[in-house]
Amino acid sequence: MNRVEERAPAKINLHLDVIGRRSDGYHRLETIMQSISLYDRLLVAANKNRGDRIKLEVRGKELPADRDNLVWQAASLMMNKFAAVKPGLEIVLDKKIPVAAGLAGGSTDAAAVLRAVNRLFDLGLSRSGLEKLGAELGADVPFCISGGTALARGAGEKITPLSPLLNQPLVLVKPPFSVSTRQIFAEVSGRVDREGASASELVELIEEKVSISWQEGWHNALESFTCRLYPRVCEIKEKLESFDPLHVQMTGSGPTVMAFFDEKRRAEEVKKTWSEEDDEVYALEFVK
Ligand SMILES: C[C@](O)(CO)[C@H](O)COP(=O)(O)OP(=O)(O)OC[C@H]1O[C@@H](n2ccc(N)nc2=O)[C@H](O)[C@@H]1O
Ligand SMILES: Nc1ncnc2c1ncn2[C@@H]1O[C@H](COP(=O)(O)OP(=O)(O)OP(=O)(O)O)[C@@H](O)[C@H]1O
Repeated sequence: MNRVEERAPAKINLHLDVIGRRSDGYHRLETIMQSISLYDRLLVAANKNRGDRIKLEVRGKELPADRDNLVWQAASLMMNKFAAVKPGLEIVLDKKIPVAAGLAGGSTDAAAVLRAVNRLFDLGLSRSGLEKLGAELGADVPFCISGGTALARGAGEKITPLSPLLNQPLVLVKPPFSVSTRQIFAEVSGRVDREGASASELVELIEEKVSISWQEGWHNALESFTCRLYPRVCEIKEKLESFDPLHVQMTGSGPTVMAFFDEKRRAEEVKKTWSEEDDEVYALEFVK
């Protein structure tokens, strides 16, 4: 085997509490994450002719194809840590997930590179070994190693896998601007008083039922901070509410807003009728 392909799903935050700040400035979170059916694709090949070099090609979106790309950083990390990864790496990233959207696009690509290199060179790294490496690249990377449904704590890197949830159709609306995660956490700057249930209460409930009943107080503590800087996020929330969904919420640090429905058909109707042409709209579902 000298070439492997990995699918890299986007993630959403079903719930996010900010419970404090570490001395290094990172915020301590409790967040329930879920993989969804929107994918980037990574092709990773060992290229024996390129010495220890990394060659990256990005298709689909305008992104740097050098060390500023998390894919490059993940490849470089593996080459530095493991002598077996000696030949050059040739990587193609086919980018579909909106960038800086709260969907962990870069993190899921980086996680896919770690998995691909592990397979390609038979490194035998376990899930937790890959998660530890992932934590060196970004707070969302450890979750993206195995995806599915999970509780994340610490700065996001301490992962507890949860039972897969029953599928829940959803619509994502991404307005035509990006949000910097760093900028939003700078606004937060400490603990945020909790609204609704705690992540651990919600985990208990979903482990019992394997599904979500949205009355229980699902909430993203970053939402009000992002809405203050980008009021359009709250306008999208209001507009999505008019379609009578089960629940509406922002994901990650935004600006993407999600609306959950009990039927796929309803999510597809919203996608079809959404009138703001500059927004990207997706009808999707949960994946394991
Ligand atoms: C908001 C979430 O998407 C929720 O899943 C993640 O916590 C963000 O994860 P990420 O994009 O992988 O974040 P990183 O690339 O590690 O961090 C970007 C910046 O956000 C801030 N940051 C991030 C995560 C965290 N727990 N506390 C923070 O304060 C830091 O200033 C950091 O420099
Ligand atoms: N492979 C990549 N895909 C997307 N963005 C990347 C990648 N590599 C580096 N970046 C940079 O990372 C920044 C964040 O992009 P990303 O799409 O990961 O954000 P996000 O979806 O908000 O992440 P999160 O939900 O983890 O906060 C962008 O400014 C982008 O230029």
